[in-house]
Amino acid sequence: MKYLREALSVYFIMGSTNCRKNPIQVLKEAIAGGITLFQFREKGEGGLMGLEKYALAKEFQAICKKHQIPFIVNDDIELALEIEADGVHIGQEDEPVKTVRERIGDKILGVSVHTTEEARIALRDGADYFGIGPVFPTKTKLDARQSRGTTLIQTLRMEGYTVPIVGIGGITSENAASVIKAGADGVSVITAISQADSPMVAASVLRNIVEEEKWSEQNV
Ligand SMILES: Cc1ncc(COP(=O)(O)OP(=O)(O)O)c(N)n1
Ligand SMILES: Cc1nc(C(=O)O)sc1CCOP(=O)(O)O
Ligand SMILES: [Mg+2]
Repeated sequence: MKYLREALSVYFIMGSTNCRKNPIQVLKEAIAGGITLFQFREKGEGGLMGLEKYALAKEFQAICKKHQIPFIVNDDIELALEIEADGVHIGQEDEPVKTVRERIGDKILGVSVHTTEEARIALRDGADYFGIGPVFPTKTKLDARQSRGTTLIQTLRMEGYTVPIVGIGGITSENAASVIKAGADGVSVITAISQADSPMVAASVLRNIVEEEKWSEQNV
């Protein structure tokens, strides 16, 4: 994808269990506020399965398509292929990067990395972007690792990695700028948008922060 770096700016992730309001409404508001990429992450206790999961994925995908927001599926390669999603995101505990790349062809492939060695291997095996986290403590992902700030993002940039990167985990409007300053191309959030009183305002605030920080970096 030609504009992946820009598309990563405000990367909203959500499943049906992440919202207080109707998830369809939350996604529409988030799009109105200016999210640039969406990941369907339906997992954990109470998460939909089977046909219900499929139906929600299709509904989310149709909304994203209407607004030209790329639609990424978390973990579930079968689903991504079946509905012709724009891409998938996988972690170190999921199917190997190499196999997933072979299965999805030129769809977007995001990979979670936690060390420079994982980064080297993910890039070699076909990752298009890295998700790095948790940058800050998060309650959303129960099996998340210890939060380690922006250290790995900075290290990879210092080592010359130019691959698109998003920070994830506990990111809010208070700390988003520090993630971009560290070298990320965007911020990936669940709670900051899905639990906001106004997902539209929350998305818009994050978008402004990220764009401003990227713009000021280009002009130093
Ligand atoms: C953008 C982004 N970054 C990281 C993750 C986490 O992926 P993973 O480690 O596979 O954990 P789960 O999300 O599957 O619980 C992500 N989903 N998106
Ligand atoms: C899905 C996910 N992955 C993480 C990682 O560290 O890889 S942290 C996380 C949860 C992010 O949710 P919130 O914005 O609510 O903190
Ligand atoms: Mg995963």
